Amino acid sequence: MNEGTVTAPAAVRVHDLWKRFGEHVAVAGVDLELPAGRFIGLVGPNGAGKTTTLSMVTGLLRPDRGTVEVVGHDVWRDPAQVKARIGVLPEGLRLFERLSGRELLAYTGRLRGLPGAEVDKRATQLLDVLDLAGAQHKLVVDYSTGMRKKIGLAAALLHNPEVLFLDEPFEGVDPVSAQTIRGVLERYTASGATVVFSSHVMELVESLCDWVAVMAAGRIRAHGPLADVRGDAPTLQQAFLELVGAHGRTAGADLDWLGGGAR
Ligand SMILES: Nc1ncnc2c1ncn2[C@@H]1O[C@H](COP(=O)(O)OP(=O)(O)OP(=O)(O)O)[C@@H](O)[C@H]1O
Repeated sequence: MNEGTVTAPAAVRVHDLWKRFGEHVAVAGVDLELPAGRFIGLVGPNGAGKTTTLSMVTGLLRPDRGTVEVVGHDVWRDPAQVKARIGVLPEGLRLFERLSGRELLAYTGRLRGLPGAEVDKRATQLLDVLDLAGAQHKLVVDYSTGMRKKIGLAAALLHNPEVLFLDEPFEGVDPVSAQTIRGVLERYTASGATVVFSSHVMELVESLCDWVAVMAAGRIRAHGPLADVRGDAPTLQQAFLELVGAHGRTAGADLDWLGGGAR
């Protein structure tokens, strides 16, 4: 970088990140710099290594090699500093099922060191905005998939983190709840915070994100502002298919027995 160049501070810096499961290399030397204040999408096909990467970036899974810095702090040398500044909605979120939604937020807020009155105030507002006020006294075990995502999001936002990591936040969520979640996230990034979310739904990423990283087979294939990654392709989906080398693959061409009523 030239001296004197003014660049936005990075929210996340990943250098030479690797993770192997047995013989399988899930993450194969990822280098990534994610700018602060953006709505960032990490996209890639099933098994690309998105969840594994996000788990290492958020301190949930120890890398075999490489470094991760979040808002200037090393995730593995300085975990408390990082965890105070991030919110995480992991895939397959585990929640305390025998608490009500309201109790879950109260517990999370106290764990985060917030004063009780502040937790109450924020919980009330979040439950309201996320359309969960009517279900706040219901046990989490009785929540639907979409409600679980929303209470998980509320818990991840309660301490007003600088960076929010979401693994497939819209999976299994109905369109109305998705719109609600989207509104909350847009408002959050408009205030200067950073959202990093993973998805394999290109249309969603294209409509939400202003910055994307494309991952396939454990590597980053392209990253940058959405318009740059899309390039001349009409859609992100098209650009993505070309990047991961799936362009022109004839889906189902060999399944000549399928359909048509023949046995
Ligand atoms: N704990 C584990 N043990 C063994 N293999 C794993 C483990 N976690 C992930 N993998 C493998 O690592 C690869 C990357 O998985 P990962 O879940 O990171 O992909 P992903 O991009 O998030 O996929 P999806 O979009 O389907 O969730 C896959 O081949 C997966 O089978």
